[in-house]
Amino acid sequence: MKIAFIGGGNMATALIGGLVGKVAEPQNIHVVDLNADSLQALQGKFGVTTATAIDGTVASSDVVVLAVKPQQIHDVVATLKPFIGAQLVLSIAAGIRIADMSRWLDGHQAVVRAMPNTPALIGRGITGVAANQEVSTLQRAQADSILKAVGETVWVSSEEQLDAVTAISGSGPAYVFYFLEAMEKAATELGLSSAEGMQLAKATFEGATELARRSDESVATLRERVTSKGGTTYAALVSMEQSGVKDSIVTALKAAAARSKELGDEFGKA
Ligand SMILES: NC(=O)C1=CN([C@@H]2O[C@H](COP(=O)(O)OP(=O)(O)OC[C@H]3O[C@@H](n4cnc5c(N)ncnc54)[C@H](O)[C@@H]3O)[C@@H](O)[C@H]2O)C=CC1
Ligand SMILES: O=C(O)[C@@H]1CCC=N1
Repeated sequence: MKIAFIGGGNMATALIGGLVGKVAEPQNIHVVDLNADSLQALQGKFGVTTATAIDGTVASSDVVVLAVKPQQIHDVVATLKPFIGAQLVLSIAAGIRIADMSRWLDGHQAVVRAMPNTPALIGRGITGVAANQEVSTLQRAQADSILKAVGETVWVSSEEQLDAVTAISGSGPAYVFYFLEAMEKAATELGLSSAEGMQLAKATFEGATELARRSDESVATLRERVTSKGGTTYAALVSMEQSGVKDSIVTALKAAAARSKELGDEFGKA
């Protein structure tokens, strides 16, 4: 498979790291970015080919991955249009809708929209994916193999659900890091070193999520197992409930989903 990336930043780098040598040989991965330093780094690390402008190699690729910021997608797609024939266009930009990208490409272009996350960097990402009618079975499989190179994929039945996916797993790593920061802060205020606090917090997250994954029981049951009546966990959870932590988290994730929708409205109008 020949794959061209437009945008060679954080997410593109993570995807390329998973693809090289597994899904595509480095000489069949082409990266276009305005930043020559980023391109040099990608070329040095992975052996991919690079260019500072969309070129013939993009035109002869099987899949074009759009990995620029949402606000740049319209201009990039406008520049891309003359180079697009039968390729699959795979966008990872937050919010930008398939119908808008398809319209900017004069319609009827096979477009897949995906929402990966940064644990892709270590092959532990999860990506929500949606496709339009023009995407063939082969192209779905191509998109899936690109995204599976860095973790799991979840195909959603309706593209609108990608706003929710963005709120849960796309932005999700940031919430986990935020929680780890809070645990570290508590650890230092309780007399541990910052390093000790972080070690304890990271191992706890890793162990608890792996336990939840492997267990047949609900997370509520697993939580209850930690919580002795009148004990320490109970004291913490009562405090969290009183502060409305769970409701705050739900409200925050709804804000992320709303922002995803808003990005589509804001940058999809053109
Ligand atoms: N960072 C994250 O956790 C996630 C990001 N995304 C989406 O991935 C996309 C890229 O995000 P990041 O990789 O984090 O951003 P980034 O800023 O690291 O990478 C964007 C790259 O695009 C390049 N670029 C800008 N204009 C260009 C143009 N006209 N032609 C070619 N290259 C151009 C920039 O030089 C930069 O290297 C965004 O749309 C974002 O919504 C999706 C899932 C997770
Ligand atoms: O914050 C953002 O807009 C992007 C999309 C999901 C994660 N980062």
